Amino acid sequence: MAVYTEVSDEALRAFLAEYEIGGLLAFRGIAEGVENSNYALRTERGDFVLTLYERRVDPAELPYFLGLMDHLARRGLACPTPVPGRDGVALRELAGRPAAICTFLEGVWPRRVRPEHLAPLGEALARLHAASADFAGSRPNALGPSGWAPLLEACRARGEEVQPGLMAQLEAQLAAILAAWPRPGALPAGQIHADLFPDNVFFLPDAAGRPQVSGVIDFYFACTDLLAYDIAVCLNAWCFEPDGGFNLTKARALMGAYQTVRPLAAAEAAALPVLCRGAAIRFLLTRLYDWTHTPADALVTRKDPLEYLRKLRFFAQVESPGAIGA
Ligand SMILES: Nc1ncnc2c1ncn2[C@@H]1O[C@H](COP(=O)(O)OP(=O)(O)O)[C@@H](O)[C@H]1O
Ligand SMILES: N[C@@H](CCOP(=O)(O)O)C(=O)O
Repeated sequence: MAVYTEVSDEALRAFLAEYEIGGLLAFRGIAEGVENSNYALRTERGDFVLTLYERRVDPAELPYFLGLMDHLARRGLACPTPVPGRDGVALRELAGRPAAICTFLEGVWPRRVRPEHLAPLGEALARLHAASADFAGSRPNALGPSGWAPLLEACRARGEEVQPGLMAQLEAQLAAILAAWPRPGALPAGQIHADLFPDNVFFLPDAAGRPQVSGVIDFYFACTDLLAYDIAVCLNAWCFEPDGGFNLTKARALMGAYQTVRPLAAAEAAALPVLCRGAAIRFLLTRLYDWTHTPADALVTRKDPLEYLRKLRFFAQVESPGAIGA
C-alpha cells in the first residue's frame, strides 16, 4: 500500500490545469512503494506518475532529489523526469502535500533476479555515477556511518525481541566497520542512488530477449557519498540467493559491467568488503527500526531485518575483494 493521501477527481483536474500535459483520461493509486503516495496518470499527452511526498521526506530536500533526476534524465539516463508546470516549477502542492509529476517509465522490476540482470544493472549504475559528476547539488547521507550508532540506540529498547543477543552483535559489528571505514577523501565521492534494490530498477527485453534496464526510479535516498558504496548496496541487494548463499557469478557480472564505464580505483576495490558490511548494517538497522516501531497491523509491509544480519555476517568473513567479485 502506498496511497496515504487521497486525491479527489476535482482536486486533480484543478492541479493538472497548471500543466501543459493535456486533459486527464484516467488515474489510479499505485499500491507498491512504502514512503510516498503515488498515482499513475494518463493524460492526452501520455503517461505520468504523480507523487505526493509524505512525512518521512523532508520538503527542504526535494529540490535536490528532483534536480538530480532532471540532471540525469537530460544526460540520457532512463529515470523519471520531473515535469514543470506552465510557470516552470516542478515542485508544487496538492492535498496539503508537496507534489510533483514525473514521466512514466515502462518495464518491470525483477521479482526473481537472474544472472543476466546484473550486467545491465552494473552498467546503469556506472552511467548514473558518470552522469552525475557535474551535478551541482549535494546532500549528506543521513543514513551513512554517522547515522548508524544513533539508529542502533533507537532500536535498543526492542531489538532483543527480534533476536536475543542481537544488540551486542550489532554493537561489535558496528565498531569494527567504523574502525575500518575509509577516511574522508580516500575514495571518489559523488551523487549516489543509495537504495538501488531490484524494486527500483525496471527491465525490458531487447530484440534477442536479453533484459535491458528501462528505468531507474526512487531517488529519495539519493545523496552525496562514496561511489563504491552504491556498488556495495547492489552487492547486498542483488547477489544473494533465496537460500542465503552469495552468488559470485552475479557479483562478477555486476562489477565487470560497471567497470566498462567507470573502472574502480585500486583503493575502491580494496575497500569493497567493508563498504558491503556498512551497506548491510545500514539496511539491517533501518529495517530493525521499522520492525520495532511499526505496529504489526499497519498497512505497510515490514521487511525482515535478519536477512541483513546474515548478509552482514557473510561480508564480515570476506578476506579479499576477489571473493565478492572485485
Ligand atoms: N516514474 C515511474 N514510472 C513508472 N512507475 C513508477 C514510477 N515511479 C514510481 N512508479 C511505481 O510506483 C511504485 C512505488 O514507487 P517508489 O518510488 O518505489 O515509492 P516509495 O518511495 O514510496 O517506496 C514503483 O514500484 C512503481 O511501480
Ligand atoms: N530498500 C529498502 C527499503 C526502502 O524501500 P523503497 O520501496 O523506498 O525502495 C529495504 O529493502 O530495506
